[in-house]
Amino acid sequence: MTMTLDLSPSASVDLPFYQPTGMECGLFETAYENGLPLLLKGPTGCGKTRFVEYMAAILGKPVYTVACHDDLSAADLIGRYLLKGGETEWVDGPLTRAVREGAICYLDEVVEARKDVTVVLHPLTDSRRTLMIDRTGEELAAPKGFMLVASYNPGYQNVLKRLKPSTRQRFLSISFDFPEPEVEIAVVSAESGLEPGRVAPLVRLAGHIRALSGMDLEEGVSTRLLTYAARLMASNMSVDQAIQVAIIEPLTDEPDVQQALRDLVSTIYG
Ligand SMILES: Nc1ncnc2c1ncn2[C@@H]1O[C@H](COP(=O)(O)OP(=O)(O)OP(=O)(O)O)[C@@H](O)[C@H]1O
Repeated sequence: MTMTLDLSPSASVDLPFYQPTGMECGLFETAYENGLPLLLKGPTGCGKTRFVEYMAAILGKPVYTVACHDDLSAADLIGRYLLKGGETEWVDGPLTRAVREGAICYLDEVVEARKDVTVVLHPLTDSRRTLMIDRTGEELAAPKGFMLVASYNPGYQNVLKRLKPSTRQRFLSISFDFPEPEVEIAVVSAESGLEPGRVAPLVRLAGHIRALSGMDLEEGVSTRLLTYAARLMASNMSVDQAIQVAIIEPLTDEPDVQQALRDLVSTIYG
């Protein structure tokens, strides 16, 4: 969903919808102005990606987003020689493009990426602000407009997948969490078109689920899943069915836990 805001008398930019939840917008802008990299920590589906897209639009910058996974290598970010019509040709990866263009590069779940990625990120995220491209022998100095943003979910972390202190300590960091109930009601209602009065019990349900402990849930329900449930309800699906497919099934495979969640739904919708 997008909305159009007037940023200055002469400028009108299509902004992704983002409801700020704290000081994050000011922090992002200050980090950008100072050429400092930013790490966003928080659970899945709490608005980190949307926040980066929103800030990029505010600053009028393109954003290159990379969803990191355990096979993602430095070459995937930097680029590689490809065979084209019998000739080999260098093709920039998303990180190199962002550096060349002075754009924002967003590495989602950076902790998943292969170890050689850190080697690339270190000189780019300290005072050198340099991208080394071994294959071409280039050393690119990042221009003022370049910004590196990364995210990771501390909840998923296992011993093998941790950001090393030498990497963490190159980024400013900010913790994200699910928004306060009033903000989350506004967000889910705006995203789904379901009126706030019907979103409120969903957000209450989410609060109870997030507070559950000792149950076999890896993580609490995300704002993203709440918007899915609300969208189904706005399309006239029954509350029980919408919650089953958009909240209960995505959260757990365990029949006992599913039943406990359905019991919770009955107490709220009673
Ligand atoms: N503050 C917010 N303002 C607007 N929308 C929000 C906000 N927080 C969450 N959302 C909604 O939640 C959805 C998921 O957010 P987003 O994709 O940014 O999550 P994320 O934290 O990047 O998750 P992941 O780590 O899994 O990529 C968005 O599509 C949007 O609908």
